[in-house]
Amino acid sequence: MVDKALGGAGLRGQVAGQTALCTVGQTGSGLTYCGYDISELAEKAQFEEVSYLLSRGELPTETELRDYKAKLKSLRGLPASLKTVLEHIPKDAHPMDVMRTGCSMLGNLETEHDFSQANDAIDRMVAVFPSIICYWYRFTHDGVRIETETADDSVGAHFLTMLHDKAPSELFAQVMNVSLILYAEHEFNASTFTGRVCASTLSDIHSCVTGAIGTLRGPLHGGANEAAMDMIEGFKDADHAEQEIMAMLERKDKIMGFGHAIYRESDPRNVIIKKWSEKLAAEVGDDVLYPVSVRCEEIMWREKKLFCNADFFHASAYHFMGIPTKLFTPIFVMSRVTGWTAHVKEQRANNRIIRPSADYTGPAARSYTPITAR
Ligand SMILES: CC(=O)SCCNC(=O)CCNC(=O)[C@H](O)C(C)(C)COP(=O)(O)OP(=O)(O)OC[C@H]1O[C@@H](n2cnc3c(N)ncnc32)[C@H](O)[C@@H]1OP(=O)(O)O
Ligand SMILES: O=C([O-])CC(=O)C(=O)O
Repeated sequence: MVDKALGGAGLRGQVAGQTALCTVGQTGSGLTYCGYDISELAEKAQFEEVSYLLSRGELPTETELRDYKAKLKSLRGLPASLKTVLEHIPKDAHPMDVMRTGCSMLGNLETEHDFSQANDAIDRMVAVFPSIICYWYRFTHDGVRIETETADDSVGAHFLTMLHDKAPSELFAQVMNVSLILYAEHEFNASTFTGRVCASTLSDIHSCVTGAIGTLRGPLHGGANEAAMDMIEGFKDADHAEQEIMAMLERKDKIMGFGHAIYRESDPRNVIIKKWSEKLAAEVGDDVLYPVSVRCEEIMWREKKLFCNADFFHASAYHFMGIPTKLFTPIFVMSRVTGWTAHVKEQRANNRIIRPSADYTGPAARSYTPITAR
């Protein structure tokens, strides 16, 4: 007999290891990276400080941050053979598949042979992932081979400049910075757990990240920001959104961008990105998408006590900055690579191969039937 409770339980509530990197929902809603509260980081930090914190364990000094940012800036260039691979990926490929292939190809070209050099591989991925996605996107959609070494000082601004061929406004750069901080790390979520399982076999860091990208791609995880955008874009106004959401709930459809496996009251990242989405809506003169999003949030709470997770207001925020919907989840990758790789190092530092057991539910022992007798 299949135990449905076990099969459908998704390991929820089971402690699968230890981490010093992050706490999620310990008070029902909180989130900290290495002890720092997400609200404070999102308000005061640069993404590069958070990235440094996750890879080195402490926030950088002024000099360390300057050197770190200079290092990232020097690592943005794409090897010629990686450009060739990207140019051969079709225009209608999903950008998450491009990220997966890009990361995997990088692992062929710059293989991590020595775990003690992991930070070099990590810095390279943080620096070059925006170049990978923008190079492919602009080549296949606009027919141009972009320059990936821009003057921008931050990962977020670098991404927007390559995408739009011009430096972003201060507001857009600020929102990208906050967004990358919010998405950076989240304990044993599905993609990070994938990365840790891979790390536990003592595989290389690019394999760990490639697997994590594939896991993040799904709409129940990182892909929800794209799926939420597809949904809200179909609503003409807030009243139409209400009608449609009610019908979806009636049909027991999943509403993307709502609910969470761990948080029970709210996702602390939502209030932050929602505020920035509202600012952006005012900046670009939106009077549809933001009110639609707010109405969705109200209905879901009223009807189901389900709250927006990090992905929901990211959809409108990214849209207001002119980012194509299909690039939403790759931005998540550009950020979460910092968390994934910190977990890879943590796993390696105290490793035992991750290998749980399963309850067998198949047929009882039976003898082999010759093929002519079947
Ligand atoms: C950055 C991130 O990855 S955040 C997550 C992004 N994913 C999404 O936004 C996809 C939509 N959300 C979901 O599918 C789920 O809420 C998940 C995958 C995030 C969490 O799944 P679970 O831990 O299984 O959710 P949970 O146990 O809280 O579900 C409780 C009930 O609420 C329902 N529910 C949960 N989320 C939703 C939703 N978004 N829409 C409709 N119903 C939902 C579940 O179906 C379940 O109902 P049931 O008891 O009748 O089966
Ligand atoms: O923790 C989770 O299950 C999903 C999530 O919010 C994240 O990875 O940011």
